[in-house]
Amino acid sequence: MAEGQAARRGAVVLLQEVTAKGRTIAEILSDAENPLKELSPQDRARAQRLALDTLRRIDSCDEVIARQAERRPGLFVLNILRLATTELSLRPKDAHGIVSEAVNLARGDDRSAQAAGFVNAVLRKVASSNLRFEPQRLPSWLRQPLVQRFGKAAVRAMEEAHMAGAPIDITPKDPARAAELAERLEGDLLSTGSIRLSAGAQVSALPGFAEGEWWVQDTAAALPAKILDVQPGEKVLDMCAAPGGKTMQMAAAGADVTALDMSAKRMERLAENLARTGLSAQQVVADALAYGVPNQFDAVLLDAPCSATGTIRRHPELPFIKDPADLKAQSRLQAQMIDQAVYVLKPGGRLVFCTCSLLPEEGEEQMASALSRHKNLQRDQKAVAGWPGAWDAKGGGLRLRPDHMAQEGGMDGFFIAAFRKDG
Ligand SMILES: C[S@@+](CC[C@H](N)C(=O)[O-])C[C@H]1O[C@@H](n2cnc3c(N)ncnc32)[C@H](O)[C@@H]1O
Repeated sequence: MAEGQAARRGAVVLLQEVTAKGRTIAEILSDAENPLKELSPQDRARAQRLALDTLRRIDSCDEVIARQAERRPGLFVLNILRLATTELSLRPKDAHGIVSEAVNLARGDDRSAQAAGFVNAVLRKVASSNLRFEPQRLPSWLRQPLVQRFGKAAVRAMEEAHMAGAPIDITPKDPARAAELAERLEGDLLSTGSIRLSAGAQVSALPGFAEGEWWVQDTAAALPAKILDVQPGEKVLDMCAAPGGKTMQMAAAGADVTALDMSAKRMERLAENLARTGLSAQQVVADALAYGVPNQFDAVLLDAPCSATGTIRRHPELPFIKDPADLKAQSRLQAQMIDQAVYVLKPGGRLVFCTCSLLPEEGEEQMASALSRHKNLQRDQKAVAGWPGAWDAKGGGLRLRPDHMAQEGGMDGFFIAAFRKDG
């Protein structure tokens, strides 16, 4: 098989699973039947990168293909064309090789063998078209509320950030050694305290990974635990904990952490992460809505399940596989979780609520409605002070967006609110 062909085949299989079945890449790869499991680590990484690059441009690819094709191809053939069109847009100088590898790919599968000539003809025309793609527009169910809240220019900037993808950030187990670790890993120490690695790093092979000196965590995702600022010995509940990024931050700070999550499978990953980093926490698999007794915890971190629309840079398939009809139920669950968090907090205790969502109904609106439901709950603006003013959310809390820190490579979208229960 020609160099790169295994990775291309893997990329088309991923695209097929996403577009035919509406599954996320993460779900596909965590399957026992992971379709990339036979590939070398390099080819696996390359297949994923190609699939993600294609998903970030899928609308533009479809437009170009529709202009050049006389008929609409079946989905598998279309995915071969989408992949090759993406590659042509990124590496136009390699057009000859890209077209011939796409034709070979088509020949090698029963679903596309008969269309090999068609693939060749379409891609030759695509290769000579203008392939400078604009950032992909979000679907209207997501774009509309974001434009309403943040304005058109901001949404455009977010779409640009989605197109650019995301770097790898890591959180050091010992924040005091961040500068030294950044140097060792040849990364950049960000003003937030995270270390940003150069693109293409193979994480598990880097110094300090096996020894558990750090873990991968987007810089925005590392902020909620910093804001909760747990102290040694404090009794803390991480209410939706798996796979454990925030549990590890709080355990590393010396708190007595209870890590709770409803998913036993995800809790296995949390246990592995704790074992690798040599940190400890009580691990509970349970429904957060039915866990705990009143006045039990000094602090609660609630990283609630959400639309994950703040992570589109890493998961470009989300906008078109998410069902907006699920949003209402999810936002109701978030409110119930906040109520339960307030219930288990001691008087005077602190709560940080966050979601990796861009949608106000999973962020700003949750904060306002929590304050109106709980008269014994106050905003804790001091806790969220000290970050760039552009991150302040209207009405309190922090609104982090993918177009923030653009010069340094962006950040995931998050909403973070800090509260204190009356003493
Ligand atoms: C955003 S993720 C948490 C990420 C985690 N805090 C971290 O930093 O690694 C949300 C989690 O909520 C969990 N979850 C969803 N519904 C739940 C419930 N009713 N009770 C407990 N956990 C729940 C999911 O299994 C998922 O692991």
